[in-house]
Amino acid sequence: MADSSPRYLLKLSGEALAGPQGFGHDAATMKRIAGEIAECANTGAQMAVVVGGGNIIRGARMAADGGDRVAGDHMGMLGTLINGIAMREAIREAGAASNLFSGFPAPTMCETFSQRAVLASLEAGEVVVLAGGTGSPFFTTDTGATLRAAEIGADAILKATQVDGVYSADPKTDPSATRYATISLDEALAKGLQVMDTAALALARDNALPIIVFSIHQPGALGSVVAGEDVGSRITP
Ligand SMILES: Nc1ncnc2c1ncn2[C@@H]1O[C@H](COP(=O)(O)OP(=O)(O)O)[C@@H](O)[C@H]1O
Ligand SMILES: O=c1ccn([C@@H]2O[C@H](COP(=O)(O)OP(=O)(O)O)[C@@H](O)[C@H]2O)c(=O)[nH]1
Repeated sequence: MADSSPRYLLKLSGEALAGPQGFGHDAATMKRIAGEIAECANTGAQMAVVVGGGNIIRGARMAADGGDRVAGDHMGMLGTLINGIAMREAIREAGAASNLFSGFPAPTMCETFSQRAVLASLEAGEVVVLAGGTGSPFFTTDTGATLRAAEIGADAILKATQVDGVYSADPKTDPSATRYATISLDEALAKGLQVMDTAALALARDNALPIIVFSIHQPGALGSVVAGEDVGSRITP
């Protein structure tokens, strides 16, 4: 069936779910974000959501503390599955159908990712939550999000993050940084801008995937992006 609905890949960091305490899940924050995602889906957009796990554990951090990197990344990916289950439930409670897939097999909890099953779920009007990143260590969920966006033929990657766009330097550490309305993927890579990791930006460039970066803390920003309004920064192919 040909379907002309726009298809978006939303990347939600684990920290976005944590709310003010910075760890675990904040019920009010989860409810707001899930409500905004459900609203986008109920207005006709196809929504796939890749969840991070930084609110639980990051493998690189564990390795920096002397632990085994692969074991740490396995723990990190399991953290994204915890977030994925929580997000699927929150989206259902917000009034949209939702289905969860994992990049590594967890068959008693959810389906394993496959392009075919995810496209069928999107075309049936379900919000697809994608946990488990790429399923392999040494990657991030930003790279996982870009990979899944390419696999499902998303029109754009929506990166909901801590800051309201792409800046000339990290705005959290450089108050003189200026925001770009638009920047090309080539230029973002050449300037080494760290709003997404290099592997994710390179994969987006090689697959001509636009990225829209906006703040997860701004209520309504997701709906505005999906409505085509000029919110955040655009990283263009
Ligand atoms: N040039 C830049 N423009 C915007 N943000 C940047 C830039 N360089 C670094 N950052 C930082 O990147 C962070 C987003 O990257 P990431 O760690 O992937 O976030 P998330 O936890 O949302 O996945 C922002 O919170 C910001 O502090
Ligand atoms: O393909 C992937 C995606 C994630 N991870 C692990 O899962 C953690 C959580 O993901 P991420 O740091 O990307 O979460 P976010 O910053 O988006 O919350 C990472 O630190 C890695 O340890 C991994 O090993 N492979």
